[in-house]
Amino acid sequence: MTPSSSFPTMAFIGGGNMASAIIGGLIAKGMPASQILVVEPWEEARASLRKNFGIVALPEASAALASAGLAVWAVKPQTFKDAAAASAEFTRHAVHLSIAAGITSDSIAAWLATDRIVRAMPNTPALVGKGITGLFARAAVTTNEKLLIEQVISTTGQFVWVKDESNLDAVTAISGSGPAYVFLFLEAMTQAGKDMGLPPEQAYQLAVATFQGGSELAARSSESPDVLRQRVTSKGGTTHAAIVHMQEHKVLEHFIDAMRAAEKRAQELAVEFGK
Ligand SMILES: NC(=O)c1ccc[n+]([C@@H]2O[C@H](COP(=O)([O-])OP(=O)(O)OC[C@H]3O[C@@H](n4cnc5c(N)ncnc54)[C@H](O)[C@@H]3O)[C@@H](O)[C@H]2O)c1
Ligand code: PRO
Repeated sequence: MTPSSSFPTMAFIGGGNMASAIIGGLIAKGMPASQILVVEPWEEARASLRKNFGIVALPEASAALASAGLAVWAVKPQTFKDAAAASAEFTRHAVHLSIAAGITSDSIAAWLATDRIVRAMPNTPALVGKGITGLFARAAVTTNEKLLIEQVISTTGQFVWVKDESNLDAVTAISGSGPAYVFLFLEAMTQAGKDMGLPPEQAYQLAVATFQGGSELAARSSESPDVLRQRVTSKGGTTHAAIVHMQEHKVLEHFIDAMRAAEKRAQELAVEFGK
């Protein structure tokens, strides 16, 4: 479904990277700019929101927010509580969508004095319509409100609903932070190609196309990544040499540990900034 004039006005609290990705998706799918308001204290960010999307960007919360049926909380976990204190009185009638990592819906419910809260964990490929978002709704959120949020999020890519709110920390560790892991691997593959004598731009092109192609193949295949991997791995060949090296150095185990560290950090953010 395409967002249209039947959509409620949306208020974004925080107009940084992720808010811009979601707003960009909404505008690209036909949401009228006049139905989007943003509260963004940073002048430069407000100027780019106005320039890129033609939306109204306010330096601070005001009664203008009262027209919003959906409030999207796109501030850092560290600033959520202060932002909530400034905006809560104006967003009382809205359903709330938080994209902040870690901060639990119990904290948000206490700060905003409402239970109509959905938490989302998107990722930056949302910028090109290839994002994936984990969603969790509190019991007070109606089916229609969930559908509205699905329509908003689907302008940025795929979504999945998780059963338990704590699952969002795993979503954060895997797909929320995940693009950074992909970019890190792209850097490593580009560096390796350079070290082996390839021009850097060619090494980068090879690395990016390999991630795109490998992901597309996995997405379209009915076979497991394990089987797909074995098809690349000739007996006594080059891939085997690389995989054995990774196994000997426990690369996979360390990579899994890294995602556990991200999950743990999400849990810590909830405690540090959720009070
Ligand atoms: N960037 C990602 O990959 C990503 C992915 C998923 C979720 N998130 C979550 O999204 C949230 C925003 O992340 P981001 O990367 O867009 O950060 P960002 O720094 O780009 O954006 C946050 C914006 O909030 C503004 N802000 C600060 N105080 C404010 C206040 N009191 N009221 C309104 N706005 C205020 C800042 O000026 C800034 O522009 C975070 O909670 C993060 O956990 C980020
Ligand atoms: N970026 C945010 C962070 O690093 C949340 C997931 C991606 O905390």
